[in-house]
Amino acid sequence: MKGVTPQDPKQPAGRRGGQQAGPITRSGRSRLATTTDQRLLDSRGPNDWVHTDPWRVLRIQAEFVEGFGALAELGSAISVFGSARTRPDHPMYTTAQQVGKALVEAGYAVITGGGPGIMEAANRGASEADGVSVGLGIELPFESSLNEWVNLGINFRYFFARKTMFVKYSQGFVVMPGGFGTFDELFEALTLAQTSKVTNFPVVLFGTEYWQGLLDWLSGQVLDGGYIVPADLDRLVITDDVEHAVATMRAGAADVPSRGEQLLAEAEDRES
Ligand SMILES: C/C(=C\CNc1ncnc2c1ncn2[C@@H]1O[C@H](COP(=O)(O)O)[C@@H](O)[C@H]1O)CO
Repeated sequence: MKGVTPQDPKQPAGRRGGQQAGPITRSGRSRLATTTDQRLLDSRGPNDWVHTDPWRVLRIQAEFVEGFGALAELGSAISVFGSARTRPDHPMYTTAQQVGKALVEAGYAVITGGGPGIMEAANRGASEADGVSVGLGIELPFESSLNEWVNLGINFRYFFARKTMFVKYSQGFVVMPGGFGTFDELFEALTLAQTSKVTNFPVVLFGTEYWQGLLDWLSGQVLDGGYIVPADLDRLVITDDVEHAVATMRAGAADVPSRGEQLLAEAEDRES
């Protein structure tokens, strides 16, 4: 080939120049028959390695990279959780829609699991109010896709990567009536707060009729048994009022700078 000096394998490595493979130089008998990108592009060969844990670790890493990349500029946001099964004709669907809208009007992006039911309703309210409507979807054994009201969507393979995004990018949770998935999200937030992994993190239980029983059990059986302390219940606010829910988010997240304040602080840092 023009411009390429033929290699003489009898010459010492230093004189005849080595074969570069990333940071590694190979020559003589250590030369490889193919280059790294030849091996990458050659799709033949066994493919069971895609089912191995080291490969999964890279996929998990990619989910964090994609999630952090997509959400880094989001600014103030609140996550709304609740049942995937609430139908559009249910009163709680309409209320969740109002919650989404009110959060946008208060300056927040709205984050949900991107699915149907309460998630769809909150995304719908946010989107109709011209706000940022985030859906953090999850791959499930049965077919599911992001609801049509999501305007910033990410689909996750791994629940734990997705759960990190909810907590990292929202300043509080509004928890509407739901089942196991909703309980999981609620109790994760409460555990992270109890162990001081998150601070200034308000949690609203929306729907007194639905949640009062749980709150009574927590402040009776669980507290009396010494399984939690009174302070563990401090951040839980129960309400039926959309404005109260939003005001609770505002009050709880008061110490968190808005995106505008963050940008201002970053600009000041650069100038100093
Ligand atoms: C059950 C059905 C679809 C499920 N699709 C989901 N898509 C996205 N997120 C989901 C889904 N199901 C549960 N979640 C998460 O858990 C919470 C709701 O769970 P619950 O058990 O229904 O309370 C929700 O906040 C999501 O983050 C078909 O209808």
